Amino acid sequence: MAGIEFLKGHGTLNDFVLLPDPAGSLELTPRRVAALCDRQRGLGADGVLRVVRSAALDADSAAEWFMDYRNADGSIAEMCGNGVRVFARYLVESGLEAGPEFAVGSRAGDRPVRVHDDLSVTVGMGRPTVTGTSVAVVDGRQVSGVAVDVGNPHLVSVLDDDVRALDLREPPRYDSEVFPEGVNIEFVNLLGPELLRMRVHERGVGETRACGTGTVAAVAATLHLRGDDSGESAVEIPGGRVAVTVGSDGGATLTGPAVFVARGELEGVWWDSLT
Ligand SMILES: N[C@@H](CCC[C@H](N)C(=O)O)C(=O)O
Repeated sequence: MAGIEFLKGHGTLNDFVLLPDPAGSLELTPRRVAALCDRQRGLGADGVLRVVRSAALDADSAAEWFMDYRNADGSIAEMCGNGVRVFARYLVESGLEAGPEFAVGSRAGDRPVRVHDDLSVTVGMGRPTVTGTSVAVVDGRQVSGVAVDVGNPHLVSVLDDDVRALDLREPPRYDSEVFPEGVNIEFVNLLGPELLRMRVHERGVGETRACGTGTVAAVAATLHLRGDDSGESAVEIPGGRVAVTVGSDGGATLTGPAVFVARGELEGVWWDSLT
């Protein structure tokens, strides 16, 4: 195969390889995704964002463009809040969308986006839903948490001690009866009424410097714990800061940066050697 166009970008240091593939002709196998995301064998990233027309995938979406998101281990996930900002900026800068407001298709549903003049992006994240409580074992101790569905599954644990000290090198253990498809786990400190600190261990990736859906889950969980239906909060993650709102209708928005760092061509011979 000839070389394959790629871009590398990140949203608050949650990094992605973008593969423009309007007609859906790339055979994006789990092995290829894992190799691309490997920081020694490939380009290195937390995930892959394939830019494909919804019609080419026969996706259940009214949006013209569909974010086909894959985790670094090759698994498929429903939604990526940091990825969708990078995806939206790409669509505008490449002229595929006129902007500044349009919708992006995802497996969690269509997501309205607005690309701002400063190139930050606001995404309508749907309605985060608290589905119950559960526990996780992390860094040698059991913690309790709030389960939140943001299109993908999350368990949010609010801790009194500083989350920056947690050892997340080992994946936290969780109840697979509650989360049969796996779960993203957020550890949160309340720094003020409208400020959270968060670290995350992502399903299919490991610890990442940020998780957009995770920040929405964290704000929804903390609002729930204090008995509020709506509110807003900044969330500090190792990769920066984002802003989350939950409106009176239950709908959430996420605002944060979208950054491109490189573009180029994957070697066709390398791609062909992986199936
Ligand atoms: N980093 C993402 C979430 C990516 C998907 C997640 N790992 C999952 O498997 O659900 C974000 O910014 O939301």
